[in-house]
Amino acid sequence: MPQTITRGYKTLLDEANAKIRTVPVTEAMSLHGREDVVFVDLRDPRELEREGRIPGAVHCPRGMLEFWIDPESPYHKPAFAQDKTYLFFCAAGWRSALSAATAQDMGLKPVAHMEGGFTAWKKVGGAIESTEPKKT
Ligand SMILES: O=S(=O)([O-])[S-]
Repeated sequence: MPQTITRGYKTLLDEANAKIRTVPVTEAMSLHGREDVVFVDLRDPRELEREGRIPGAVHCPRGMLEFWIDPESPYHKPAFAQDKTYLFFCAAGWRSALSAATAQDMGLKPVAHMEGGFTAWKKVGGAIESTEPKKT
C-alpha cells in the first residue's frame, strides 16, 4: 500500500523559510572572511570533492547537525559554540533552509541561510577551493 505523505517537502520548506533569515548570495560574498561569521557547508563529502568548497567553511554533514550543535551531545563540535553568526548553505538552498530552521529551534543564534547555495555562489564568482578526496 502506498504511503500518504501528509506534510511534504514543499510544506516543510515553506515553514522553514517563513521563520529563518535568507541571505542573498551577493550579501553572503560580503560576509565571507569576516571573523564573526561562520559559513556552514551541509553538503555530502562527495559533493565537496566534485564541486569544491568555500574557503574557511565548516563542513557539517547534514545528518550530524543536531549532534554537533548540542553541547550535551557526545558529538558536539566547538565550531558551534561560538558567539558568531552561522550562515548555512548546501547545493541549492533546500537542505540549508531546513537545517537553519532546526538550528534556530535548538537555540543557535543568529542563524541564516544562503539563497541558492553553492550553485549560486559559483555563478556569481565566489571564492572556491578544491577538496582532496579522503584517503581510506
Ligand atoms: O538541498 S539542496 O537544495 O542542495 S538539493
